[in-house]
Formats: sequence, C-alpha cells, structure tokens
Amino acid sequence: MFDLIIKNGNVVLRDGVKKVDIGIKDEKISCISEEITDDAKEVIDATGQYVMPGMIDTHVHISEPGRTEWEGFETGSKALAAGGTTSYVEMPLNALPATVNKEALDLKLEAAKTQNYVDYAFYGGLVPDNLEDLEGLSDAGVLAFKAFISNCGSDIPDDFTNVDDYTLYKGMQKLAELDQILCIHAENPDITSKLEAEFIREGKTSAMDYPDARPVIAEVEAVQKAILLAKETGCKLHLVHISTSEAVQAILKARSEGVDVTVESCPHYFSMSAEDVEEIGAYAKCQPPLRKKPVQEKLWEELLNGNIDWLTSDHSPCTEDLKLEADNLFEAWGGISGAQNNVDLMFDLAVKQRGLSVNRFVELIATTPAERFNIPNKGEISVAKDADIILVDPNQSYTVKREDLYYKNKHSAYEGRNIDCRVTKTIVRGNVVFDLEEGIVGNPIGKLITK
Ligand SMILES: NC(=O)NC(NC(N)=O)C(=O)[O-]
Ligand SMILES: [Zn+2]
Ligand SMILES: [Zn+2]
Repeated sequence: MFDLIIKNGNVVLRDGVKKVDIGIKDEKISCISEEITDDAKEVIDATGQYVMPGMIDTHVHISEPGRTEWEGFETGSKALAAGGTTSYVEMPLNALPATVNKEALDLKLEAAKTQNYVDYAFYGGLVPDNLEDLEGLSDAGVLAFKAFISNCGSDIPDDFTNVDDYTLYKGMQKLAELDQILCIHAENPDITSKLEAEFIREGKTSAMDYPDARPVIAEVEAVQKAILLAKETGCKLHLVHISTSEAVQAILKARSEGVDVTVESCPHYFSMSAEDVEEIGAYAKCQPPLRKKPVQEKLWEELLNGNIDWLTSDHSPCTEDLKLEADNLFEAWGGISGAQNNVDLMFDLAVKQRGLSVNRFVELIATTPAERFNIPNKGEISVAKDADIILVDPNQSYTVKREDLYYKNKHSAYEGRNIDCRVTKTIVRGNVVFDLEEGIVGNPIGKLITK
C-alpha cells in the first residue's frame, strides 16, 4: 500500500522522459514502474503533464527576522511552493542581523522552524571581522557560504557588508579547510559605485543607462579576482546571478584549468532586458543589471550550450515604496521578487521557445544544485530519493496577476505577463503543498536541511 501514486505522467528521469507511474511511501519514492496497480491512499493523474523533481532554489532572500515587512518564511515559502520549488537555500543577507555568526543563525532557525511549506537550508556569510565565526556556522550545518565582492550599500550596524581583499583571501583559506563552498556576488564595487555616482550627477538615470553604470567588465573583473583567489587557496567557488557571457567564459576557462568553480544565472536575465525595464520600471531593477538585448542574447547562447550550471530565483523582495518612491531607477531597491515564477517561465522560454531539452532543464533547476550542494536525497526522480515532485503542464497558459502572488509584498516584474506553461502541483516528501485549484494545501511541513 502506497501513500501516493502519481500515474500516467511524462516522468523526467535521468536518462530520458518516460511514461511511468511513481509510488511514494514514507516520504520517499519507493517504486517507479510502467504501471503500478497497488492500492494507495491517494492517486494523482498526471496525464499530459511533465512530472519532474521540484526546483532546488539556492538563492532566496527571506529577510526574517528583522525585515519581516519585506518578506517572511511563511509568505516566501508559499510563493516558492506555488512556483514549483521544493527546497531552497536562504541567503545570509537582508534579515537583521545578517547570518554571519552562530547566534544570528540561531535566530533564523527559530523563526523558520514552524513556517516553511517547503524544505529549507541556510547560508552563512563571510564578512570583514567574522573569520572566527566561520567554523561555528559550518558546524551548525549551513550548506555553503556567501560573500559580496560588490557594494552592499547599507550602513545599518547588523547588516551585511562586502569583503575586503584580506577577508576574501583569509576566508577562502578557512573555507577550504572546512570543505565549504564560497558563493560570490561579483561586481567590482569601485567601478560600479563611482560610475553610478557619475551617472546620477549627469542626470543619466534611465533604464538604458543603468547597465552602463554597472558594465560587463565590472562583473568580469570581480569574477576573475574570485577565481584567482580560489585557485590559490583551493576554496570551492560558486558565482551567483551571472549576467554576461564574458563572465561565463572566464569561469569555463578556470574550470578547464582545474579550479573547482560553478556558475548560476536567474530567469530574469533571460526573460527581461534593459529595454523591458524602460516599460516595467523599478520592479525589474536588480544587481547585476538586466542587460541590453545583444548582451542578453549571448547569455542565452551560454545557457543553451550547457555552460551555465543551474538556475536560481535570487528572490530579493522589498516593500513597494522602495520600488515606487525612489527618485529614479538608480535609487530604487535592487532586487526582483521572483520566487513564484521560475519553473513555468523558464520552461516556456527555454524548452518551448528555444528547444532546450526537458532533461537539461531538470538538471538546471534540480539535479545539479543538489549535487553541488551535496543534498544527496534530493534533485532527482529515482527510487529512495525524497518524493519532492512537481507536475508541470506545458499546455496551460496564464497571466501573472498580483492577487495570485503569495509574497508578503505582492509586486512582480512579471505582473501582466503571459506564461505558456504552468506548475499544477507541488509535492514535498510525498505531501501535496500546492495545488492549482486549491492553492496552498495543509500545514507548513518544511524541514531543515543541513550539511
Ligand atoms: N541585498 C540583496 O538582496 N541583494 C540582491 N539584489 C539583487 N540581486 O539585485 C543580490 O542578490 O545582490
Ligand atoms: Zn547578489
Ligand atoms: Zn541575491
């Protein structure tokens, strides 16, 4: 007797898409077979839909505690569930205090405990003056670490701060010893902050000016620095939200020379360009910036050629006033609320419109991040793995509407956009947590994942 059987779906397995049934028992996938006729407490008919592992979103900012008016674990994890994410890793910045020592992590753990609808894990931060705290964070189970080679732009005392070169060097040495991955936001802070100031002085603050104030070279230079230090220290490196082909190429070159480095990008870099920001406005502002069309097209080539390892949302929410009340785009909060539209949007754009294979898509959203972050029980539909499964209907279309968003602040750069694909069910360890008809189902059953 199974707890749940998913029947008749096009199941995305490692070696191809197959029409098979999936039997789930005690939160795990216990049987995959052409036809399962056994009894089950519940049967889901997935005819006409893809059945794939849920997204593992390794880049989410939930700002709780401390900035709960921006986002919280309950609302954020509901949005993730509704968008087809079954696990996420929470960034060490935007909450107050930032997650840069064990005490701050404990506050996160306490706040997260009873509110998550999907499984979750945490990053620790690497900031100036916390070299002594890295081991404690590692021992407490953070999945990886995060640093900024970029301006964090906050002078609030408990907020996150970017690393200086000394901290980066010493931190990487320490993280190599601890066998931890360091994830880096890479944009040269000197170039970007001084260029931005210059552009503002000259009144050049349009959507098309913004990427020029944070130019491609700022990303490439910071990526090169990170690579150089990773090579020297032996630290495992991951570059987050990469926005340019040039940076991807630098990473590929380093990997071919033996550096242990991976790279992510985000749906917004593929779904919107600087030209679109002119219409959408500050909702679509982020760092690194959305690029102009020709730059974006080169990033698309990298994705389609298999050169980007995985996709993340970089869900970086805020209250609406920080988007709307800024004097100009340069002053608005940089961060896009995107947790709820990753799977459907990218399936539409990459698989349906540009011919990416469904198997490659699943590697990008689930299999590769699970392997890189060493989450051995997730990321794949195979026997004995956690039953973290989503149903994706490639034949449904819908328009993104404010009232359907679960975010604490219901704004999105995608509001009004039509998406030709839809997540219809999200299942976390065998529990349906989202159903298109019913919305969020049941209680917050999300569990902590530790290293
Ligand atoms: N403080 C942030 O959340 N920053 C984030 N903001 C973006 N991406 O615009 C990020 O990941 O850098
Ligand atoms: Zn970042
Ligand atoms: Zn981020």
